[in-house]
Amino acid sequence: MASDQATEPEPEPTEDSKGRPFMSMADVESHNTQEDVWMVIHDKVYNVTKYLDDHPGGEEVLMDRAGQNATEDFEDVGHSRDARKQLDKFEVGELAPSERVGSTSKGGGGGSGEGGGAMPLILVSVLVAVVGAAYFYYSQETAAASAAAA
Ligand code: HEM
Repeated sequence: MASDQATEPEPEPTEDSKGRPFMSMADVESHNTQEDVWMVIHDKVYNVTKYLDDHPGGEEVLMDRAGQNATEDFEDVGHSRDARKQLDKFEVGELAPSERVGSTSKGGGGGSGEGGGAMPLILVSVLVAVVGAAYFYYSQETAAASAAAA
């Protein structure tokens, strides 16, 4: 009659936020033919079969990622907001939490945040070089002048 209810483990969720059973990468991988194409983008599963003909980037790039995780490719292209909105139409499910690969970061396109910071550094270097050269010539001339005066 001891109360041991405190140790009861949380049940693993088996459904996504829309009540659909979670999917695995194995589920996605089996849909990799021209007649049946699924892919994963940001841990959601999309059936893009009907979009092959309409995709502005062409059918080939989609087929290249058929049955796979296409998150990186999707982000690398820098798809527009409109393109992202279209994704919803093709969503068929979500990957189970254990199947996710941590690719949920939004925004993508990382890597080139710098660029603006380098310019002042170049200007300072040029300035130092010019002042150094001017000092060098000045000291040469004064040395020559004092030698001539002697
Ligand atoms: C269901 C998923 C996808 C949707 C809804 C979608 C939608 C679009 C749309 C609307 C465009 C026109 C440009 C824009 O609005 O950004 C586009 C262009 C493009 N997409 Fe996708 N796309 C998807 C997946 C992919 C994937 C997985 C790849 C790469 C493997 C890809 C590669 C491209 C390329 C190369 C272009 C052409 C970019 C250009 O010419 O400037 N797309 N896509």
